[in-house]
Amino acid sequence: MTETTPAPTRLPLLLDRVTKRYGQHTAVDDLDITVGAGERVAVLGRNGAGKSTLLRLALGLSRPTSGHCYLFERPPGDHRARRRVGYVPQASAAPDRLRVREIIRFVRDCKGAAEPVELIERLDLGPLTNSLVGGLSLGQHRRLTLLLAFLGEPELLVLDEPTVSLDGQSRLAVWDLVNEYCAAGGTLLLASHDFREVSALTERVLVLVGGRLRADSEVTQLARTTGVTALEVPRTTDLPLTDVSFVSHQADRTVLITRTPESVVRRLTTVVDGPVVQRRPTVEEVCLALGGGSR
Ligand SMILES: Nc1ncnc2c1ncn2[C@@H]1O[C@H](COP(=O)(O)OP(=O)(O)OP(=O)(O)O)[C@@H](O)[C@H]1O
Repeated sequence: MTETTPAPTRLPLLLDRVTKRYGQHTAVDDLDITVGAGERVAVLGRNGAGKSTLLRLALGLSRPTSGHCYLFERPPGDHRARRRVGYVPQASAAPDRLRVREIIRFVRDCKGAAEPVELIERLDLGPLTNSLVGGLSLGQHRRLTLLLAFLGEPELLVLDEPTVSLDGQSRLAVWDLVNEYCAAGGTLLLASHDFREVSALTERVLVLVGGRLRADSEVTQLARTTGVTALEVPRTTDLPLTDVSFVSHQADRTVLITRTPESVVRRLTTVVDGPVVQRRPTVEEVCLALGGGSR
């Protein structure tokens, strides 16, 4: 009998009825989530909604109170699964007393990676390789953490607010790198409050509200699956707001987000001087309607 090599396991992430409690507080509640190879998934929600907790559970950095997590079809603490992941945590713990080139060399050796000459250049870390990690600015530190996550050709990239504190140029450089990574087949799980980042990098969104999954949808299907609609009227401050989830007054118009557009339009037409325009809501507007932030 010939021995066959088992096919490499490909399902990057599976959460099966996962709940995490801290004392009386439920941080994430009964989550069922599957992330397939090559998917680009954003985790959205207000402060404290459970995004970082979800990411940490998925990576085995926190243990569920109940339910099960699988990383590449293994327990997430298994080193064979962990080595296939690049992670940018919200707060990086790189040792302050190492120099940038030393920490790069250390992580590179651990992951068996080549010298990341191009990454160093694209993340503009060349002039900093002799600097102490403890002396880096917030944005420089973030760029170093991103570089370390990309080392070793990860199959899954888990990014927790990766571009917070980056200047505009650095943010675009990171978005380019992440998009190239995804175009080459990489899988992305991104927690972010930046809706431009979400639309630049991801195709599917998970919306957490108070630790519960309120939406899990392709971006293009989000309005349909959640039943949320945006209405625009000329700027008016005194409007009937029954059945309106969120209202935003802008320079020249007022935007109302609702799940029952027909009745809201009927009420608006009696008080608004001008057309009521119905349109597809943005991802941010859907989040606002569901209670998942932001603004
Ligand atoms: N180690 C911990 N001990 C106690 N409570 C915790 C702990 N970690 C998280 N929590 C609580 O769990 C909830 C979810 O926190 P989490 O950090 O996952 O939120 P988040 O969505 O990432 O928020 P943010 O957008 O502010 O980063 C919060 O109420 C938080 O206070």
